[in-house]
Amino acid sequence: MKKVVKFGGSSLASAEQFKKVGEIIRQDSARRYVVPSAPGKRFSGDTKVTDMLYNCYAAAVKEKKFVDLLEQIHERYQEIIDGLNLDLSLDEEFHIIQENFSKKIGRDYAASRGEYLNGIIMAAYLGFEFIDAAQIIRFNDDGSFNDEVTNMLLSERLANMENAVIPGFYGAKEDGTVVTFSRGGSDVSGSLVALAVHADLYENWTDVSGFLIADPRIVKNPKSIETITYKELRELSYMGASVLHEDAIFPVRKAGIPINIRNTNAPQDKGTLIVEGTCRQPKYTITGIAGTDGFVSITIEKAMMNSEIGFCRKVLQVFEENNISIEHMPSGIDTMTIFVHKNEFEEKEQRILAGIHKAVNPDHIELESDLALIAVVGRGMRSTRGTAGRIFSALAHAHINVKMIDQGSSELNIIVGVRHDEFKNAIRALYEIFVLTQI
Ligand SMILES: Nc1ncnc2c1ncn2[C@@H]1O[C@H](COP(=O)(O)OP(=O)(O)O)[C@@H](O)[C@H]1O
Ligand SMILES: N[C@@H](CC(=O)OP(=O)(O)O)C(=O)O
Repeated sequence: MKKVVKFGGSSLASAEQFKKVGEIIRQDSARRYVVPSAPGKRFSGDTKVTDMLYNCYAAAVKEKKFVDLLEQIHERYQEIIDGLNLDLSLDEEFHIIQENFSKKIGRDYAASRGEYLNGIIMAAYLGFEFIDAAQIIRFNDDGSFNDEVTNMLLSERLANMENAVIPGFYGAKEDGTVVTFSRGGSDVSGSLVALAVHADLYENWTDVSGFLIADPRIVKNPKSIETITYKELRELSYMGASVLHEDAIFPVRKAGIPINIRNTNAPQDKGTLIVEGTCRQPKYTITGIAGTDGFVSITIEKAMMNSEIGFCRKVLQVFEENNISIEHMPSGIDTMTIFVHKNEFEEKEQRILAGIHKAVNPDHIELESDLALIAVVGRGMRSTRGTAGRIFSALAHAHINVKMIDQGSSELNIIVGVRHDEFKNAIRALYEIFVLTQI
């Protein structure tokens, strides 16, 4: 039995948390490969080390004083080292980091030091070998990720290794330039290691007892999901359930390795098992609810639009030419609506509107901003009649105006668009009808 264990920043924020992690690893000899994140928040309002590093590097780039900021980061690590009674000094490492910051070596390098240093501490604490991820996680010259070379390097390096600590979040190009994944990317590193060593299980340890039916910052004490399929999870993570990075799913899914989300602060809880397929019926009609805000809708109206061949293509081409991705596209007889991310769309707005006018000469274009999209996801929805009706009635009951509803063709999800200020209430109303009243 071989397990890869990834610990998130919340699990490694202090010496106290490190001790819990040590206990978890020592309890099961199958937990052979450890992927740590950088120290996260110790309390609400605290700053993650990754963010401290970004700020520190930004100061270095502007040629402002950054040494004090770097010293604060050093102190955070020193506190952990002291709390664990380790005979370890990071002085030399910080000296190198300071020199590299002065040389403005790169923002990704700066951020990656969070995981790199935590990995060194973790390896010393566990007595495992430390492997710098820059040697085995490979990015191409254009900055894209190289899965084939990474898998080869990782499997070769780990083949005869009983135990190892591989820091998450970063890798490097062939010339050694450090590159990070996007935020939360240690989950991806863990998944890559699991694939390379043919792990039986990828355990992802965090500060919640598994994937919860809804975001705990919105719904009070949401119930956790026992078993979820990769497909359902993909829908939920894409829509903002941030517990697992969406790119972490592909590598392990391909190899049929299940992921178990566990809680470092409650290791007795079973957490959530993420699997390819299951005969287990979910407890409720829905498996989960997730949402994100910050969308804009562009509604294009034109009489007889449906009979105009190529209409949609011409509109979509305008977005493509402006390099904007489209999230949803519900349509009526004489209207089509396109949902896009506000932050991508805003600065290109006028160019896109002019482009649409030129391409299809519409009767009218209407924009609405500050919209949120909510996904209600569940493999059980396919076999249950009336799910959409229940969504509508729950939202109507809560006096929430539904701007859009879109049922995915897989019948695995229903997406609802609401106004930003009604976003949280909408999620609560949906949780209540599907989970609390359990009808
Ligand atoms: N559906 C959900 N289930 C569980 N946690 C969620 C969900 N949606 C959002 N979260 C948030 O995700 C957090 C865990 O992810 P993250 O902050 O990346 O943890 P870590 O630092 O352990 O990697 C939880 O503390 C919780 O606030
Ligand atoms: N430390 C990085 C990468 C990461 O995955 O962290 P965490 O496991 O704490 O989400 C970040 O903050 O984005």
